[in-house]
Amino acid sequence: MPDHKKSSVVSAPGKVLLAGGYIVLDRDYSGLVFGLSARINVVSHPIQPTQGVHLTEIVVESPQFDDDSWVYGYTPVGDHGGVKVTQLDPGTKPFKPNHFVETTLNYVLSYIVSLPPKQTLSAITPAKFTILADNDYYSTTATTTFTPQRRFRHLGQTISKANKTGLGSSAALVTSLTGCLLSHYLPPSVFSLSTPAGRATLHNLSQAAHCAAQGKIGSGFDVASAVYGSCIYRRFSPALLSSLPAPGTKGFGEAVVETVNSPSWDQEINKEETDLAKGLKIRMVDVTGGTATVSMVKLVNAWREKNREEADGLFAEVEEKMKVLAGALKNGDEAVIRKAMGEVRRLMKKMGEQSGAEIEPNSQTKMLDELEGLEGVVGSVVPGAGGYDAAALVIRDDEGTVGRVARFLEEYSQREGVKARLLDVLGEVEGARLESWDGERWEEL
Ligand SMILES: Nc1ncnc2c1ncn2[C@@H]1O[C@H](COP(=O)(O)OP(=O)(O)O)[C@@H](O)[C@H]1O
Ligand SMILES: C[C@@](O)(CCOP(=O)(O)OP(=O)(O)O)CC(=O)O
Repeated sequence: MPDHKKSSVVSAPGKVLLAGGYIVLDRDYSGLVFGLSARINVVSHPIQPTQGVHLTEIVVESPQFDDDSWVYGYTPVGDHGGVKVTQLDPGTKPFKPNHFVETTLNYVLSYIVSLPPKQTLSAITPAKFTILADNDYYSTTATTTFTPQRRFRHLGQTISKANKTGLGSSAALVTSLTGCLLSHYLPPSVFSLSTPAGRATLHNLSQAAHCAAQGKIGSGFDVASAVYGSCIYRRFSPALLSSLPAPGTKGFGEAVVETVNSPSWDQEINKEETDLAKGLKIRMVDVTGGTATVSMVKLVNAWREKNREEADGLFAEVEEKMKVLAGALKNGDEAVIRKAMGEVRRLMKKMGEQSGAEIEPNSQTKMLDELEGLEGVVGSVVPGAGGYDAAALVIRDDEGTVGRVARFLEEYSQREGVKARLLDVLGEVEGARLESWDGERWEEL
């Protein structure tokens, strides 16, 4: 039996960027993001030598998916290089890499062993990390309908084949795995999620690992909300991460510590001005069909380049309405929420029309307009980058409204030949947290 006294459980929420898509990529502007009640949890267990596992192994498993466990060996890298993990061939199963997991291990283990006073590799002991994602991250498939009550449903397929609902799984995963590794290997005097310094470490290290795994430096709003929950977010300067050497090369470990602990991090996380008044809920609608965020960002950037003055005017207006919306969500003024969300929609639709990116396509306009006509629906937007795949709603917190929205989406799906459904997930304000070990809760699978 694993020793639960030595286990840590860290969870991080998914995200919804209610207002501020595209503008938040530029440090001159900020965006309004909420965390979501759908969390990714990571549970650590020391591996007992009696299990016959090789002494320098770390196992990461995601038991909701077929064949998804990854075994890594770890070795020190000379010249302040930190630690490099290498995926070991499990022999019995197909060999599949998980780039997000592997990159996070390289960054976090290198950070831990390179912290001053220099820790040695003996700080890292063999352990297993289990990933448990709340059900709303993935769309249901026929194979899963028989086990609807499970908190962490088995998806009956591999991660690469699962249909994601766009709640930000990679950011929540990188953040919860980073938090769990730090909590598992470092004493509370060096890392604690409950101190502002600990949260800043979690944020900076998760951003670094997530950007490296993604192969691009986005605005980072998804990692910021995974760490801090709801906030008005102003991004960090991308230059902070531009000169890190690659994992496994000399100087990497030292550079990760220097970068993560640097006083130059300049993101702004304003939590004071974000909350959700009692009586209101943020709900997500999943619409089947995908959008490629990267190409939409390229279109908006190209348009802005050519039409700087007009674009900057529009960006400033979006930011202004975003702030009005944040204030109204906090104090519960429905009329102001409705108006501000309407303005955000109008401005984002215009941005799309001007740039050629389908930010609020006509099919979404139709669905949102009809949703806003339902009693109890206060406002709606296409969240994040927009596109065809999601909608976010602010609704009154009563059963009547939830039922009306769910019934409408069913009828609308049939009528319009799409698949739109209300997710169970709710907007929430809390970010990453240390979960208590309460026995069976983490042992369902
Ligand atoms: N539950 C999970 N278990 C293991 N890895 C996961 C899990 N969820 C996400 N990931 C990692 O994140 C990647 C998905 O990232 P990405 O395509 O950016 O999706 P998203 O838009 O949801 O962040 C997966 O390929 C996998 O590497
Ligand atoms: C365009 C953006 O400003 C917002 C994208 O928001 P989404 O919530 O659509 O993000 P993905 O889940 O990564 O597709 C890009 C950014 O801020 O990085």
